[in-house]
Amino acid sequence: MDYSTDVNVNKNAESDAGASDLTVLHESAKLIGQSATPEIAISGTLRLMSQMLGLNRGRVLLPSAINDNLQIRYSYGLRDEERRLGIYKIGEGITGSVMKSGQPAVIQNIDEEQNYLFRAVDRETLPDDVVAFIAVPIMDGNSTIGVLAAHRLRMRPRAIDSDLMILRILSTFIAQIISINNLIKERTSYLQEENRELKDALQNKSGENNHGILGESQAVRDALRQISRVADTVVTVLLTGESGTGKERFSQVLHLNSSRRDQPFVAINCAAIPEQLLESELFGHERGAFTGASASKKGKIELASGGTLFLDEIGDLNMELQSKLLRILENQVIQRVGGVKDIPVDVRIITATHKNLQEAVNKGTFRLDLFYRLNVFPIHLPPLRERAGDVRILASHFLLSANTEYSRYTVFDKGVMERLETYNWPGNIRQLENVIKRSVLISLEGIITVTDIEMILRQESAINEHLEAGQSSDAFSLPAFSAGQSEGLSPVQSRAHTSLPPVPQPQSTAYSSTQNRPYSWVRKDEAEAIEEALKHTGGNKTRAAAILGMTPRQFRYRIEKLGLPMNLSRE
Ligand SMILES: Nc1ncnc2c1ncn2[C@@H]1O[C@H](COP(=O)(O)OP(=O)(O)OP(=O)(O)O)[C@@H](O)[C@H]1O
Repeated sequence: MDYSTDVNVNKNAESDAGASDLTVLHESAKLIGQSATPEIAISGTLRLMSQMLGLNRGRVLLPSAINDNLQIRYSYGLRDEERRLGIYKIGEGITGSVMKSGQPAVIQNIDEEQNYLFRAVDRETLPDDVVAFIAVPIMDGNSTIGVLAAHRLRMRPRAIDSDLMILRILSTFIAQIISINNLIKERTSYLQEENRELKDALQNKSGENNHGILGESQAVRDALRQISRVADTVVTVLLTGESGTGKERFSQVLHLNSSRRDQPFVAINCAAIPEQLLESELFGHERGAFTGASASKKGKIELASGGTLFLDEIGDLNMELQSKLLRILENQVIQRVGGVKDIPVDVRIITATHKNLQEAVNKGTFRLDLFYRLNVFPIHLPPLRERAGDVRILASHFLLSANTEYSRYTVFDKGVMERLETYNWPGNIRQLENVIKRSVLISLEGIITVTDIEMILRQESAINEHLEAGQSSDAFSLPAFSAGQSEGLSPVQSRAHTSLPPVPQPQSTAYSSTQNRPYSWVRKDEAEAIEEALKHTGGNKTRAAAILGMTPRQFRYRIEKLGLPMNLSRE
């Protein structure tokens, strides 16, 4: 017998098959590169399979989003009705088994295979000849994410193994299209959600009488409602709440919603000014009232005339000043330090405290009559951790403003919002604002990751722990500066290391309004944070200082104090 013809026929068939395979692969790769949607790329590939290789009724089955059942998502040569019927539980029939096992299946003759279900396509629709079925898993790494399958006539010159091989290659193309598409979908829906939140934040910001107060929690709504009730009256309002909950901000809203809005709004933090200076700051002084008083000067109360005076940390006022404040409230007159004449004043006074004034009254450190005068209309601002939903709104807003301030376009990575929502924010809104600003500064490639946030929150917790413990100086703590003012510290911060009594720090997280970290002792364990920050910025000290919320000068001082090598940085 002469086998040469057969050999030649087989060779020809093989080389034809090789050429078709390459054409299909080449065209499919082009489709993937050019198609904007997976529909075009995958359906195009299934069409090529049918037209070039005789792999008919090709289909791609993916798990349904609702119940995990496999359903035909893309196909070629199937009618709508057939597509609709092609649903398989995981493990069911050939298709379901391929999905379950992650192994390909080659059914040489579907009529002889019990497990072949004829679910999508009736036997009568198929050719009378022997029909084979090949199904391969679509893999994303080690997981099976779908199934690619097709029919072919059993008797063809092309080997069924060649079909299996090409289907396996095409399934990797399809896997890529699907996973890229999933990624795009995920990212798009995330950006859409973020866009919606930013719009909400903007809308909220432009809210008519809210003057930039953000938040949808009941607490914020209640506070705004109360404010609108008393804004245009002469009632004395006492704002209570932890540090950073927005007491000053709400006092401004009160002023802006009153008929005094075109007159001055003057704010003073009673705890931030040394006692011996506070009186003249508030009441002004006459020339020669004390050494250095070379000219007479108006105090804050006079400067606020016609408008509103906001007295923050009213609980820190000493008894003498409490009496003088009572006098203003009762008679609307003041006397400057060193003066004898009464000066009439027309100010609306709003006070705020993070302390429990009632307790101070009980202890005898706050006048009961003044307490009654101030507490006519108390408005409590709850801590951020009790304002459900507000963290999200505020974080989006602070992200937007930090991006604007630093000319960036930074977004939150997946999971960041959730992390921010679960943190308990002892420093409230001010702390959240700081954390977002810092995260924008340290973020790489415009994405703030959960790791960035974790790093900042770790540093925040270290500061909190230290401040909680830090009221009593420990063995290794050294005052960072002999004069706080020289570091641009506010008096309340510098007071901590003069002979004056320590000023209580609200909730242990008193951030200065400059957004820099308040003065704190240099701690040995800060070295780690400093090194970590420098590592993160590639040695840039200015950026590392910003991450830790310090001025570059505070940062350099710490490096020196802790004896860290200066060449830690490449600046
Ligand atoms: N509801 C809010 N919407 C937007 N920003 C807010 C809101 N509440 C507070 N802020 C911002 O948070 C920061 C802290 O607010 P604010 O200074 O009013 O707090 P505070 O309670 O007076 O703090 P402290 O008691 O420490 O003085 C400010 O930057 C303020 O603008």
